Amino acid sequence: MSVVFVAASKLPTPFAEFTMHGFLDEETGKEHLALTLGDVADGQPVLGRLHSECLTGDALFSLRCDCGAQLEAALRAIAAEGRGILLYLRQEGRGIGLLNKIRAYKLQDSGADTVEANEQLGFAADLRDYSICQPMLDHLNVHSLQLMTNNPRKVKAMQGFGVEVAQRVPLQVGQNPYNKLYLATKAGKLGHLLGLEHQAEQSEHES
Ligand SMILES: Nc1nc2c(ncn2[C@@H]2O[C@H](COP(=O)(O)OP(=O)(O)OP(=O)(O)O)[C@@H](O)[C@H]2O)c(=O)[nH]1
Ligand SMILES: [Zn+2]
Repeated sequence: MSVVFVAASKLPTPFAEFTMHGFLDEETGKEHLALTLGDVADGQPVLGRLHSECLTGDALFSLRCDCGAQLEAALRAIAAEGRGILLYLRQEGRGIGLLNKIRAYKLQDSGADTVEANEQLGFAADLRDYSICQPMLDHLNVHSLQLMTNNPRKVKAMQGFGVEVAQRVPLQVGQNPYNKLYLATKAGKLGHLLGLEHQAEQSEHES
């Protein structure tokens, strides 16, 4: 695996003072981050989040998705626990990149759902590869997670390379009128555990 540790520093935030660990994927040139709080290398399950980059949601307050709210909720939860880890993975747009995500949003503006838009552009619905997490977690000696996610693929991916998921912790925040169809599509077509499976069909009929 080509992901190597580069440097670590303090990262004070409104929620806690995290340690920020920087990694480089030498194959792709992508720079990934881990934020940790407390002793995560003590062998006990660690409250954790694998957060895929969403510039629009994480930094620009977009209401098209739930990413910004999930990022903040995860950091707050780790701060409340006094211990935890957040991997910030540079897999923008479920792996298609920012500019293609804008192309996909344009198609969604004309009625496609998030999966159809990816497919119309010639991409699979979700191109993310979570194997980059393994060297990061290994470096930090984290082998068991209480994983904050609604995405069963993340749980499976961790188990696939030997990271125990001691618990899945639902992270259902940031729902709003603009992301209703997006979240319903994630539940209906991508298998996210949001309790919205039936709303996908309803929203499709409404629109
Ligand atoms: N291609 C595409 N990507 C999107 C769209 N909306 C959001 N994204 C991306 O979807 C990803 C969401 O990442 P996460 O929140 O980590 O993962 P998740 O699969 O939603 O699972 P959770 O752990 O339950 O949040 C980010 O990379 C966003 O940039 C969209 O309409 N099209
Ligand atoms: Zn987002």
